[in-house]
Amino acid sequence: QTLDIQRGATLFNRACIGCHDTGGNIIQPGATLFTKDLERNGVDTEEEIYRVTYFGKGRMPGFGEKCTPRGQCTFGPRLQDEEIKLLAEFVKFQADQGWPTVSTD
Ligand code: HEM
Repeated sequence: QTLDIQRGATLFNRACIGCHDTGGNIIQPGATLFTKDLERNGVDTEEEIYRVTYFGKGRMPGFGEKCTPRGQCTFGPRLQDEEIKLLAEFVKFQADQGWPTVSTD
């Protein structure tokens, strides 16, 4: 469990932190990764977090290997399904805790 959170944090720092540093959202301030916003936006379950991360939403690109349509997906490297699962677990866990700092070294 602790190890999965570490792996989730490492992935998050690689793929998500550019827009979601410390659980925020630099592009859309009403769509942070804090529970208050996740609940209001209907993204407060691991399943929904997985879906948004896989297919993207609005101005967020999707990272899934089979993400479509292409214009909604990242132009960079895609993530494996298992990596997106870890990220969904990590984001939910962090939201439940109020986004404490996780050391990844
Ligand atoms: C794999 C890494 C990422 C994860 C796990 C992730 C996760 C999420 C989640 C769970 C939401 C829903 C938040 C809410 O509605 O309160 C969200 C929304 C959003 N994210 Fe990300 N994100 C990632 C990467 C990015 C990146 C790199 C960008 C910027 C290029 C970005 C931009 C956005 C935007 C603009 C929204 C709002 C979408 C909307 O509601 O229309 N995200 N993200």
